Amino acid sequence: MTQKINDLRDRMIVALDVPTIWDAYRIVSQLGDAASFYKIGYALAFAGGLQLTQQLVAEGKKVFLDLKLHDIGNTVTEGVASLSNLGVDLLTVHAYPQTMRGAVEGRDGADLKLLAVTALTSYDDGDLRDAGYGLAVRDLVRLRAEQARTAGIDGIVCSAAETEIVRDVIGSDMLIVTPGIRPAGSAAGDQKRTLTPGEAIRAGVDHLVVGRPIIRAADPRAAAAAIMDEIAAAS
Ligand SMILES: O=C(O)c1cc(=O)[nH]c(=O)n1[C@@H]1O[C@H](COP(=O)(O)O)[C@@H](O)[C@H]1O
Repeated sequence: MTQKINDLRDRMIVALDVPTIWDAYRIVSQLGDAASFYKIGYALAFAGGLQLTQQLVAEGKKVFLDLKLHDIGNTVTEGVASLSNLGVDLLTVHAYPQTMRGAVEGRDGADLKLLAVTALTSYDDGDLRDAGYGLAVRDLVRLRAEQARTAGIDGIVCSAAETEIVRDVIGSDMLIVTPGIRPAGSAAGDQKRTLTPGEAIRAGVDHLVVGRPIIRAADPRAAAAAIMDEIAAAS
């Protein structure tokens, strides 16, 4: 198991992609000790999720605040500085060099790890072409991982399918965090670059992000426990 993570349960991050904090509370209480790490995205953050963040931290849960910040450097610096005292563990920014440098400046010694989102896992090469990029997914991910390392970012968000390329660039100290995780037989939905939990762990990722396969399961606790079993078997 990766040296950076002490508790095996912390390798699974549950995405609380629900519309209200009451829905979020229901899932957190259903999961109980089956999950130790939660991701709050901007839909929930805009609906009171920043307060929920503090409550989760107070209850001993780890929190990944996924706001995917992107703006001129100065605005990113000020945004990250405002978020630095929330007590969250992880925060996302888009992997543009100015944005990443601004984020590192805004973090200014706070105990907050910054993650750079390289190429969204719902994108394939054609989607990148549509967005005006001239690089294939793997090449863009490699370039952005290099730029993230240079900027002083702590970890990379990519598909687990790119783990080898990214690890080669960033070495073992930085984190690899991978959404687009789908247990065998579960619906991909809008995700295009997916791997199973076991495949992702064997590839060498640090944290998996899992949303719908848990939060939309008939029994979220059983779904989370099954994913944890797969993680444990592959670790
Ligand atoms: O930054 C992220 O967390 C993220 C990056 C990415 O490339 N792909 C991606 O799916 N995510 C997030 O990861 C979660 C995946 O959710 P599910 O597809 O439901 O498992 C969502 O909250 C996405 O916003």
